[in-house]
Amino acid sequence: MTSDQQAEAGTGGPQNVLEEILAGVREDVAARQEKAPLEQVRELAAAAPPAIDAYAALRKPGVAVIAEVKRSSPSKGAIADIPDPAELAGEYAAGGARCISVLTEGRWFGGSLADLAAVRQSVGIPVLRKDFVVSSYQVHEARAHGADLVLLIVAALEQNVLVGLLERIESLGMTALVEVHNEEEADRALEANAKVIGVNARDLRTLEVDRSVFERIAPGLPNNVVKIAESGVRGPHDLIRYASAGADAVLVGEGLVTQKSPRDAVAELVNAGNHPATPRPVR
Ligand SMILES: O=P(O)(O)OC[C@@H](O)[C@@H](O)c1c[nH]c2ccccc12
Repeated sequence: MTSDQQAEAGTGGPQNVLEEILAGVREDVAARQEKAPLEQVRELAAAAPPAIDAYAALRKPGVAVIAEVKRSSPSKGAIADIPDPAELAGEYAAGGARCISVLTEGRWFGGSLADLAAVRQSVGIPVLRKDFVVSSYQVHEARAHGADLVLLIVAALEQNVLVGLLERIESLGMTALVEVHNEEEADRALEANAKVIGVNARDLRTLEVDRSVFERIAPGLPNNVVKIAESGVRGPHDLIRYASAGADAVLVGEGLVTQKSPRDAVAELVNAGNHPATPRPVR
């Protein structure tokens, strides 16, 4: 049965990939919260060294490269082993990455909070917790494990929840990266007062990649918003295409973790992003 048929049959189960991922995430969060109650994680978050200003880092000149630690994905299955995420993050930083993204979702992406903590220990640049955040518990967890940025996916959140989580992220000194995939979601992100918006070329409901989505949405975003093009960057060519459409940054996973030298692959992108012929975002 297709997901549409399932929806029609009214089985009440997940209607698409995103729904399915979210159902697992909710179970996993509940299980962690059982072991470490909110109060405990809140204290750990409060005791952590302060977050780095990721907004300022992303606003520096040149197209920023956000390099992702990504083992697997719902669309590709296993992508890379990554036995030592801290070492990989060190290579990314040495190659000139502006931020590191760490997937912490376990079931589909093979990530963990331990990966986040390990990466935090190994680099001095901002670190993003890339997950399906649905509760403030996960925001405190992110801070407790050293995150400076937290992803919020508009498609996964009711507007009031989106606003609440964004405020919680900022109240802990972190930056919210608010992910959108269409104009309506972009409007919701702006309404929530997002300062950093990621346009994901991949539709998380169908997993299809369409690189033109960024070109459609980015021109409608105000100049003070940091614009990140997410997914589908295979090399400098894609970075330049996104930069021409106004990208301040690109977020790259598969295109880096599959390279023999992730450091050189990042450096190649960074060089393209700093090249005088590469278009600059208007500010
Ligand atoms: O591997 P890619 O195509 O370079 O994509 C990276 C990143 O954009 C992708 O991992 C991603 C974007 N938004 C997400 C939300 C959840 C999980 C993963 C993602």
